[in-house]
Amino acid sequence: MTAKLIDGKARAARLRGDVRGAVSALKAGHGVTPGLAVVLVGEDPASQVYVANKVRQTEECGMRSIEHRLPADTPEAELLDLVARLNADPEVDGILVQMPLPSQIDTDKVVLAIDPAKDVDGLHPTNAGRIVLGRPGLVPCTPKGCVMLASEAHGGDLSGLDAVVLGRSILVGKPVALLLQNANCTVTMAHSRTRDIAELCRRADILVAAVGRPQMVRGDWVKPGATVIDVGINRVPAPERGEGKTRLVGDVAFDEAVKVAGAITPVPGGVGPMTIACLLANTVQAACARRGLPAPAL
Ligand SMILES: Nc1nc2c(c(=O)[nH]1)N[C@@H](CN(C=O)c1ccc(C(=O)N[C@@H](CCC(=O)O)C(=O)O)cc1)CN2
Repeated sequence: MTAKLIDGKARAARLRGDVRGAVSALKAGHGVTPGLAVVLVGEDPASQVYVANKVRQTEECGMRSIEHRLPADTPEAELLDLVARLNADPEVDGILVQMPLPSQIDTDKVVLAIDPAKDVDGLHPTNAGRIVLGRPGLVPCTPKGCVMLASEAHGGDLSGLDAVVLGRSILVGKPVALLLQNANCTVTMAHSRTRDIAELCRRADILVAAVGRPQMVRGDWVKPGATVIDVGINRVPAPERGEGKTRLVGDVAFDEAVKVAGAITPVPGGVGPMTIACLLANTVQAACARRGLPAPAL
């Protein structure tokens, strides 16, 4: 058996199309152009690519993009001051501070400083709390993308399925587990101290791998027919491509898992592209909520 490939690139393109439509309707109906402010501190090469893609895709969807690039040695107080100005700016509907931040800056302090109504990353404790309570709010982008892909693989209904989430980060593992629970899955979170992790994974109808360890999940960890959502983006040496070359792999040994799973996300082209598309959807949602307008179905 070979698993069905879950095409995150195509799903993300569809979501961006829906965002574009929602933005057009907001402009025509209410004279509103949503604005997204993206803040990059430092010159991390991957972050620079992600931020450039966020700016481009924001504009392609018809929204206003506000970009702030700060040097790597920016003091924490200066970043907090910028966040305060963005909070107060009525033209800004969403604020995203790209991570990771340089070591002199306390990430938690920055997240806490963002107005929860503009927290399109969904990381502020107020928005995290809303997920815990199962209330509407801004949901972190990668977890939202994971659940969209898993849900689509199951015809839109995840009720009653057994899900195992590997990893318990604030950015992915914890919110994914809560979102799956809110979608009526029975969820187990596994981590480095979990006993017999392979056996646990073999019981999962939905297996989400978000540990940041290249190809940790082997084919024999996967229940036949399961849906595998691979969040890992790990750059590993690829000498077969030439000296010094690298390639991207996920947290799942794809070549093994694809023979066992029912559906699986590839890396690249799976969860990754959903992250920015969900950010754009969150920005539209924030723009509507801030003005008391009904949220479009995105
Ligand atoms: N404030 C935030 N910082 C970071 C987040 C986040 O959600 N909010 N997530 C990641 C980086 N990220 C977006 O910021 C991101 C990661 C990966 C992709 C993506 O499309 N990946 C491609 C492969 C890209 C490549 O070739 O390197 C894929 O998987 O197909 C988009 C966005 C950390 N920081």
